[in-house]
This record gives sequence, structure tokens and C-alpha cells, in this order.
Amino acid sequence: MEPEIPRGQANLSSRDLPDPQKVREVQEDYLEKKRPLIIIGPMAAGKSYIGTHFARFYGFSFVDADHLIVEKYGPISEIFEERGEEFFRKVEAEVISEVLTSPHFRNCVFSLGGGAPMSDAVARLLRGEQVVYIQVDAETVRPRIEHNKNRPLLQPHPVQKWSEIFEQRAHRYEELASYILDARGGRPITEMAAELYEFLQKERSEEDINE
Ligand SMILES: Nc1ncnc2c1ncn2[C@@H]1O[C@H](COP(=O)(O)OP(=O)(O)O)[C@@H](O)[C@H]1O
Ligand SMILES: O=C(O)C1=C[C@@H](OP(=O)(O)O)[C@@H](O)[C@H](O)C1
Ligand SMILES: [Mg+2]
Repeated sequence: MEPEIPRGQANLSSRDLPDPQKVREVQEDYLEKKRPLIIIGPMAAGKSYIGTHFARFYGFSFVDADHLIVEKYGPISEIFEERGEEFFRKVEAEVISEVLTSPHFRNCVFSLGGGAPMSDAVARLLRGEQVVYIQVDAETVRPRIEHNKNRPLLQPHPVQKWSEIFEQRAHRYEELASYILDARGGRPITEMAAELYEFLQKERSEEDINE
């Protein structure tokens, strides 16, 4: 079983990634330009859900790190089962690095898996980027995870495991966040998307002023 990546909405794929050599050649140029909006937060916070809808509402491309991993390596639960978490973290860091160093993806919305920012290599890539932390609590995610077997790290007691893992990760999410989006209680997507867009407009107009 797969995590709930809204696949139909992910309109960029790993097949779209350009040749790494070409990436290096244009890297200096594009680093000056607009960057992806990166979405982080705990499992089932709604990173993929909010990212997909936000991108669709406001005309951005959407990329999901888990989706890219599944495309390249197959179902996440099978990767964990057959090759272990360490391998998963390695490929996760690779796909994130590919997206963040590709000019092709520079103005997209990019949702990460909940554990990605815990890798120091990934955290380094995220520092200085526009990072939105989707903040939720156990009560918000409870109905989304309690009968769901798609996230290997939450088994066999999803709510208890979620809370333990969240406690270990909350500090890193806060540290990396340029904006914290309160998604507690499963707020309506239109309201959250509008709030996020306002943040982005402000950030980007400040960037333009400073250019
Ligand atoms: N604000 C929300 N309102 C309604 N459903 C939501 C909301 N946020 C998330 N969901 C649902 O919760 C589940 C988990 O969301 P998902 O985006 O996959 O989380 P994440 O990517 O953070 O793990 C999905 O079924 C999604 O549709
Ligand atoms: O938090 C984690 O360690 C994980 C989160 C998952 O993504 P979501 O946060 O989108 O569920 C997925 O990457 C994998 O199951 C591991
Ligand atoms: Mg997700």
C-alpha cells in the first residue's frame, strides 16, 4: 500500500529531470532566480494535499518527493520492507537534491516526506529556501492515520508512534520554517491556500525589491 500521494495532480515527474551536466552549467544563473516553495511537516499533516491544491489554485507545478521516489524505486512500504529505512533516506535525499538543483523545478511547489528534513544533508539544502511548515496536532491526524497502514513508521500503533516521532522532529521543522501554516483541525483548503499565497506574494515582492 502507498502513502496517499495525490498522483493525478503531480504534473512533473523524474522523467522531466534534465541532464545533471546541463544542470551544473546553468546552476549559477538560476540560483539568482525564483525558488520552489517547499512544504514540510509531520506525517499526514496534509503536505501533499495542501501542496497539490495550492499549486492547482495558483498555477504552479507540483512535485512530491515521495511520488518521485515511487516512480524510481517502487512503493515506499516495499522499499522500507525490502531495502530498509537507510536506503529510503538515501534516495529521498537524492531526489530532493535533484529537484532543488534543477532549473526545471525552480518555481514549483515541492512537498517532502515527513522525515526528510531530519537528514542533515537535506536540512542544509532547505536552509535559505522558502519553507512552509504545516503545523498539526495528534487530534487532527488521528482520523487520517488510525486505520491506515500506508506509513511503515507508524505501525503498529499509528497515533502513539506519530506522537513519539513528532516530538523528535518538531524542533527541526520549526528551525527550518520560513512560514508556519496552522492546519490544526483540518482547515478548509481554500482558506489555507489563500493564507499561503499571501505569504508567498509578500516574500517574493520583497525579493524583487532587493534584487
Ligand atoms: N485540511 C484538510 N482537510 C481535509 N482532508 C485533509 C486535510 N489535510 C489532509 N487531508 C487528508 O489527510 C490525508 C493525509 O494527507 P497528506 O496530504 O497525504 O499528508 P502528508 O503528505 O502530510 O503525509 C489525505 O487523505 C488528505 O486528503
Ligand atoms: O515521516 C516519515 O519518515 C515518512 C513520511 C512519509 O511521507 P508523508 O509525510 O507524506 O506521509 C514517507 O516519506 C515515508 O513513509 C516516511
Ligand atoms: Mg505526503
